[in-house]
Amino acid sequence: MGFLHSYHLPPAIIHLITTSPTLTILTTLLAITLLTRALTELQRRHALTQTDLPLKTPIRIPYWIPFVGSAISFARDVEGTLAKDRDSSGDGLISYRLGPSTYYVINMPSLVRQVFAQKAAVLSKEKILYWFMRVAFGDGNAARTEHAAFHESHKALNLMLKDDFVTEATGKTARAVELKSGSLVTSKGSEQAWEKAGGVTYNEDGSADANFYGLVVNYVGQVVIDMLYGEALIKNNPELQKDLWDFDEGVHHLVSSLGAFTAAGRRAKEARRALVMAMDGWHAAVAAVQRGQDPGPEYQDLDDVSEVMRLRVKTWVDSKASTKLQTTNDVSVLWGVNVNSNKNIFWMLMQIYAQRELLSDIRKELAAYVKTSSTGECGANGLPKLDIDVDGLCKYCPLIKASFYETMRMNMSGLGIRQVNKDLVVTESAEDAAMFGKKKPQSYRIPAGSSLVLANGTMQQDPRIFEEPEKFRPGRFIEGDGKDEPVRVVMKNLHTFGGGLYKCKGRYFAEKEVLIFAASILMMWDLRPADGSDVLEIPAMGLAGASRSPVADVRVRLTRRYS
Ligand code: HEM
Repeated sequence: MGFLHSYHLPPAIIHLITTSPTLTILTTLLAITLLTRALTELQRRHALTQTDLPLKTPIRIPYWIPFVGSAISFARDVEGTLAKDRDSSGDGLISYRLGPSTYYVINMPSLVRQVFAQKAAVLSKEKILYWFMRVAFGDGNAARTEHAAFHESHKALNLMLKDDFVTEATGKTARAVELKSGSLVTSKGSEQAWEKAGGVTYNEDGSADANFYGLVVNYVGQVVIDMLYGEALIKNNPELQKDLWDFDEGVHHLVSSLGAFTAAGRRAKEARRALVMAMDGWHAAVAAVQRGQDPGPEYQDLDDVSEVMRLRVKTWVDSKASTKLQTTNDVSVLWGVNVNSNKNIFWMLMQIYAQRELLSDIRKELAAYVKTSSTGECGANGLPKLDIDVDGLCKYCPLIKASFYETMRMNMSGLGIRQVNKDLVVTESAEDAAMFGKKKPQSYRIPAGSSLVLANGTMQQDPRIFEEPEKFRPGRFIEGDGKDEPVRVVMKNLHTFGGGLYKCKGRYFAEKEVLIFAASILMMWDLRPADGSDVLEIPAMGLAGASRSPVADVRVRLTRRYS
């Protein structure tokens, strides 16, 4: 303690410090906290004055604790924090300190477009993907260490963007839905797997009650998983979808490292283990067939596996990928294929059934393209069959398509994260600057080594970008009056499929898929609350992060429109 004496501190303070080290530590921490807050506030005020500079220092959101930065506010409420700080800055870009890194958050459409236009040498997602594969899918860093094999299999997914895949996948899905939509709910004794998952009970008048979220996501999952992986995958793993949705419920916990401490996290880990085993067995069987060997008794019939999934298996084998890499990646694709489409179909149906006028208008536009079989042919279980004209549905039914976009705008969140590999300057457009009430557009330099975040969910709820964002208004995506200008449905500033190099590879199929499922259910079924009340309440949404689940499922009564 000799050094303290040489600075001639008052004897009382020296006494306190030497007799109470705990108090000293606490006081020092308090001083550091106050100083950090004061310094970061000064930085913010300095940046706020730069309203006339063409190149502005991004506003750094002040924080209290060094090395922690704004992490606590983010853990509490990501979207609330982003929206509050965006509004107090008035800028299209703000920055945060989170742990050892600096994050630049984009809140303006013109800046988003510039991000999507960058090459991988400038902005990439590699490290984020490696991190996500490790924490969410437990790949033990396989994607990082076997990056060549990882990238080859990732490239094989490009096939999903090709016309051949979209036509095959859409056609198969439509044909399956034509037969199965009448069996969304059946009757006691002939329950389908999705009815069990949806807790369906049957009423004397022929209607049935169901947990609608569970029913819809499992029904869509069954059709699409069968279409991509072949029917044998679910047949041999009847719990596959239960595991998939258990994993989905807890994936937030895995990502936030709470996984080991919460029941949802532990359930998600257990489900992930089962999914890995299922994908291992399926892969081994498909690979055996490709080598000309017997796939074993469980997988005798693999003729219905889609081309894209066959190619993925071949790519894994050719690149000598480890089982860990193959299985964890195959689980991630299985999840990605289902998590967004299936949930959006649920939310979209809830919104449309809840608004009678919208429901009636949508049924009118669908009538020519989605109808009961003209030949009187029956579907599964002798129940009515539909004829779906996919081309007509996707081209000439603007209201249902716009309802899909509006559903994604309201339901999806998620942050698009990129690592910055080279310094980058982005510039606000004059239009966006005016929309944010700025005197003039400004540019920002984002330094290499930092991370860039697209605040999609926050932008989708920004009233300057989407007027009255809390209202479900599909019309906001429809352009043209059909007289002077043709009617077009345009996503405008909505980027729920991501963008640039990493844009969703399933997007062409997904758009058609969602319309096929939603249209067929809307035409085949009436829906109201199971308690007999008149108003269908939209359930509250769960945690942010890609597509959300409802906080609690909603019990509905389904009545067949055709028999
Ligand atoms: C409403 C439905 C869907 C939405 C909103 C959606 C959205 C997304 C988003 C936001 C990404 C990440 C993009 C980025 O990082 O910038 C993504 C990636 C991907 N999606 Fe989708 N998706 C949907 C359905 C599907 C379907 C049905 C499939 C497959 C059949 C699919 C296959 C993929 C694949 C393979 C990737 C990885 C792309 C890559 O890393 O290069 N998606 N999707």
